[in-house]
Amino acid sequence: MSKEIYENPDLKKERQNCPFNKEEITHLLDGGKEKTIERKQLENYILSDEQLKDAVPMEYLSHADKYAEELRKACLLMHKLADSPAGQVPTLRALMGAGLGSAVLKEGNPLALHYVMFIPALMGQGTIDQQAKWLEKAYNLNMIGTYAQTELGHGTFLRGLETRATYDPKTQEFILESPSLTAYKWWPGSLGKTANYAVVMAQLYTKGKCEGTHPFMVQLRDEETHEPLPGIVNMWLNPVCISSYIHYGTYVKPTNSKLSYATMVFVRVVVCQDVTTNLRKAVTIATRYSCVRRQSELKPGDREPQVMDYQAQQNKLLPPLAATFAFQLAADHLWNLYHTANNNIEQGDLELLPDLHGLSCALKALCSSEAANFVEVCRQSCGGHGYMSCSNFPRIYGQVTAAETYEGENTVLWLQVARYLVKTRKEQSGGLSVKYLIGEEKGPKTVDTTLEGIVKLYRRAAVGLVDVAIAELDKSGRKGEAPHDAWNHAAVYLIKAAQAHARLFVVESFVDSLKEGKLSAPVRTVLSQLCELFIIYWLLERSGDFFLCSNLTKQDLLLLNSKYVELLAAIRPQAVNLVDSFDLRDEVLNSPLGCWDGNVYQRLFDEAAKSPLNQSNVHESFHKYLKPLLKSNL
Ligand SMILES: CCCCCCCC/C=C\CCC/C=C/C(=O)SCCNC(=O)CCNC(=O)[C@H](O)C(C)(C)COP(=O)(O)OP(=O)(O)OC[C@H]1O[C@@H](n2cnc3c(N)ncnc32)[C@H](O)[C@@H]1OP(=O)(O)O
Ligand SMILES: Cc1cc2nc3c(=O)[nH]c(=O)nc-3n(C[C@H](O)[C@H](O)[C@H](O)COP(=O)(O)OP(=O)(O)OC[C@H]3O[C@@H](n4cnc5c(N)ncnc54)[C@H](O)[C@@H]3O)c2cc1C
Repeated sequence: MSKEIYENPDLKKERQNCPFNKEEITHLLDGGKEKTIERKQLENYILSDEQLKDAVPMEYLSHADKYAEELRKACLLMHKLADSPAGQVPTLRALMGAGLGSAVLKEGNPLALHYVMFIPALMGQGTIDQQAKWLEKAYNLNMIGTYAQTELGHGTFLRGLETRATYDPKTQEFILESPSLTAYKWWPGSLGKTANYAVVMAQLYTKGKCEGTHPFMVQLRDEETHEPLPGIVNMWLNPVCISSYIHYGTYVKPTNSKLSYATMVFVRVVVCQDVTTNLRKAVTIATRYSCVRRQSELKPGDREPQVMDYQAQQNKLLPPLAATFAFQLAADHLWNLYHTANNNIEQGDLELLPDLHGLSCALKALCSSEAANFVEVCRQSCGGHGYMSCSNFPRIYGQVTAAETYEGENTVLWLQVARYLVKTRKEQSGGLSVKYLIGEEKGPKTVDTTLEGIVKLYRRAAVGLVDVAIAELDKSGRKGEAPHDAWNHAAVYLIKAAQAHARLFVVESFVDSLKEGKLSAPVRTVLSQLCELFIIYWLLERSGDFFLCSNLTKQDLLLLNSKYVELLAAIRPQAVNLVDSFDLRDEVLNSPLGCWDGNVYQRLFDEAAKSPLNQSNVHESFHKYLKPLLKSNL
């Protein structure tokens, strides 16, 4: 007789009479029905392998054992790559980030940097000959690489990196050296124990002149013994300059010195998708739990309500739910811009490079910071159980907050965005993605609180805040301040302008995608509600920007607040159906709070029982430490 599948009765009720086709949203997020089929096949192929399951929860292993266990599974995954039903590239993409890969490699993938930065650096910066020599070796895993740029003393300021690569014309070799403790490469993933090669960013010196940071291929460890090569600690020999600019002993400047920064741009683009995947996991866990959890008293004398019925809980969870769609659609737009810009750059056309740099900095900073804040709100919305390690919130939060720092610390990236916006506004040229900055934007006299009207307000705020920042810069200039001091003293305004620009891009992506998308009426309705909720939410959160730069009035704000709470109530009934549409398997969520069946309490109990401390009634430490204390009559 088939085993009755348990489904929490509250979740079961939430799923009844869903007014829209969940699979239509699943296909939208996957990029089409075929992609969904491919993803599900791949998930079955990977998650059905018993060798990829953890014998004990990772949190109970030592540091070294965690590393060994993750490396074992990562290597097994690479073996499975060859026979993957989805093909190599889609499989690699799925295994590297917060999605399928995190279901197997819970502490992180020791081989991630090899695929996410080392190979992209070779593809983007290597000459044809260098790619012929190294790409096949890298793809065949005959070498494991990392991307070694950050040093103990420098991560942000690349022009301040201390590692030197001095070209010796006699031997036609580069001598790499770490001249000081602060020059030690620090942070590169896999550098410690896994990688045997690295793309090393170093200051290139030739004929006594520094030509700036360039990428070098360096062998770190013996390919057989894995022992570090001689002198590897503070002296590297025989590196090779990738995309060598040394021709017959003479340095030939690249068409754009920032092309050597291209690998970072790629990762900033993919990080937007990755943090969105993590946010989807957090929202799914918190939403399902909030419909299982019953607590307190809403109506005196009534049964304890589902906590999702509190408006306060809806206010916590529905904006992040809406954000997952907003960030996904914006990340898709950015990915398309990346491909167009990259194809043009390969043809020597660098026109889109500033736009790509500006937008990738903006979205990486916005999506990572907003996702980190939203993940923490999701954790808090689950009370004490959200604090447990097994809830998966600590791990998701750790992964998303890391993205606020790596690949360009967010503040530094915001300032890069501001530099691009000020230049575009002042020069009234370029600015593919910031057309509103070119030419005069006439702000609406009275505020129109329709969707289109609110988007116009976002545009007013974006252009207005750039103008406020420029006015600050000009004011400092008139006081005789040097440009670098004026820039530093306008930083608060510059960052606000950059953030307003990033929000406008996300809002326009969401609205435009709904206009262009071939959606059924029910799906369009629920996504339009989410879109309106999200853009009003952000406006209310940043109302100061809009008061400063538009004719928004107190009455408008009160009207928008009312609209916001109406939308909370309208979307509440579909919250579980919307997160079900993400189609995130329990293994990917990896949380007893978020399982599809809602069997939360039994799963929490089962997880607790796995703790080594729960394998005996009295831990040995009692006899060693506590009992003597109890007897000591202090
Ligand atoms: C495949 C799917 C899987 C998904 C997996 C995702 C999970 C990810 C897993 C692991 C990855 C994480 C591992 C982390 C790796 C790292 O952290 S690598 C190290 C990252 N480090 C940085 O990002 C350093 C940040 N600092 C900088 O980028 C630069 O120092 C700077 C802040 C940009 C300043 O550089 P610089 O001082 O040289 O330049 P400026 O004087 O400020 O500007 C000069 C002009 O250059 C333009 N510029 C700057 N950068 C770029 C660029 N990247 N591209 C194009 N143009 C650039 C700038 O706009 C100025 O132009 P202007 O003169 O016209 O105004
Ligand atoms: C999980 C993780 C993985 C990583 N993986 C890698 C890797 O694989 N390879 C690699 O090379 N690196 C890696 N890094 C390093 C990462 O790229 C750097 O930490 C990052 O670029 C930030 O640089 P920093 O640490 O020097 O911070 P700092 O720049 O020293 O930041 C400290 C403070 O100074 C502020 N600040 C700095 N410059 C300015 C400015 N111009 N204006 C205003 N404020 C400023 C920052 O905003 C910040 O508040 C990783 C980091 C993490 C956390």
